Amino acid sequence: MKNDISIKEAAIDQLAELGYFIWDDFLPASSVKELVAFARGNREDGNFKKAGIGKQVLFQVDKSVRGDYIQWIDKDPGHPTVKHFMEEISALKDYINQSCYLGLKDFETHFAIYPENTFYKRHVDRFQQNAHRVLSFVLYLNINWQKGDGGELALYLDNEKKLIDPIAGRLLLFRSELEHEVLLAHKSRFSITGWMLDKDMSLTFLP
Ligand SMILES: O=C(O)CCC(=O)C(=O)O
Ligand SMILES: [Fe+2]
Repeated sequence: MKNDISIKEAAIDQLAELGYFIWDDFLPASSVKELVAFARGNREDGNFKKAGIGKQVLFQVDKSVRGDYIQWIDKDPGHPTVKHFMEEISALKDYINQSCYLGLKDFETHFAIYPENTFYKRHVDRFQQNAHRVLSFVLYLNINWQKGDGGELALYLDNEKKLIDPIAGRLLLFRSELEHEVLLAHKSRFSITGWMLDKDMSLTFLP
């Protein structure tokens, strides 16, 4: 990973100005391969669950809204590449915090697999039941992604619908109140999605 301060500075500027930032080659191809193999293995072992909407008592599964399967990642993952990714995200969170005073305290993250012919309808990540999500991030894990494979992320900006290709190694950061949508994936689509929070994870059930 290019752990370059100038990239982090660009991220801060763009997040403030445009609300999103694309960081290509956040992880090298070799790490992406390991993460995909790990996710595939866990999927085969039945460790992924159908994703829902809402939290706790308000949780519901609705395939007409989102079709992905997820596996939450532990704070201390055993897998070295997953651990490395978590450390890099944590360092990025601290860097953003120092420069932007967003009050980021913690993050939560999960693997996601969108099987062929699934999507996630237009939504925001920060809402009443999820009020502590400040920045959303997605690391894309689609090796050899081609136009036509689908699964682009559409970000609804003020004057533009920006399409982002979910290519391997790319990290997308965006403000969690921005509307976005995962377009229909024509091939299975892999990613790690997460949120930087303004509250300690163990306390997010509190208002
Ligand atoms: O995978 C993506 O591009 C975005 C996923 C997403 O919007 C979510 O999980 O809330
Ligand atoms: Fe989202």
